[in-house]
Amino acid sequence: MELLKVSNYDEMSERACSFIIEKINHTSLPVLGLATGSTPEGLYQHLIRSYQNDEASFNHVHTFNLDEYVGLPKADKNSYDYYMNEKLFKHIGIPREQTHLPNGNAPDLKQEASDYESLIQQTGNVDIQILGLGLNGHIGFNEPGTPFSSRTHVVDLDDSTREANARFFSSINEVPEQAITMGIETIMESNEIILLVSGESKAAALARLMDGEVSEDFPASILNRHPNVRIIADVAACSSL
Ligand SMILES: O=P(O)(O)OC[C@H]1O[C@](O)(CO)[C@@H](O)[C@@H]1O
Repeated sequence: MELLKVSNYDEMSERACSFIIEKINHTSLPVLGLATGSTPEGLYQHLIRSYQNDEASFNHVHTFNLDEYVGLPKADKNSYDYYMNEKLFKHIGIPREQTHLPNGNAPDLKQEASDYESLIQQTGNVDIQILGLGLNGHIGFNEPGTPFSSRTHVVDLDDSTREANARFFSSINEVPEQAITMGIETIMESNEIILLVSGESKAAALARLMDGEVSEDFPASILNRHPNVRIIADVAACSSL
């Protein structure tokens, strides 16, 4: 893993944007793995700016999001479908049929998870997977204890994750109890991973990741075994290293 220490959130976002633009400008059919949450919002703003400045086109790009809540209508402002459309897709001219998220409203969720996994496999490897880091070490919605061999699946969200995400909802009771997420093995098959980490609240999680011990109790620790991981972290997130 390569750690790129930057001064602040904006620099983290800008650096990540440059890596992505470089990739999509030099790949004929690039596949991006995308994340939600607060962390990648700045990256998406930079990507939009690059598109507006004619530095990048997204016509030929395919995307797969890591996860989606179960049971939120797509039009709900907390669904990840809504998030991606509002914060990125509708601003960059990407054909919407080339963007993919798991359907958290599918009648058969297990089947949906398996179909999503198959679609990723058919499209080919994800070229760059963007990840955020959960306070408990989750990546995607793979909570502590998830087998490293997992593929896209339905998960019961940890109370700590529901609490962390309650800030986006009117109360914790509104936060869904389940989600569909790419599995850890699915994520590990990406050619390249960029993990974004910002703020002091993530310092302990980043320190645990960097200490090198690989354990299913801390899902992100598996990244120590991936051959091509770049961590872009700001000074505050690096404060416990
Ligand atoms: O970026 P945040 O909001 O701190 O969240 C960390 C991670 O947790 C999630 O919100 C849940 O998967 C991810 O989308 C994100 O990468």
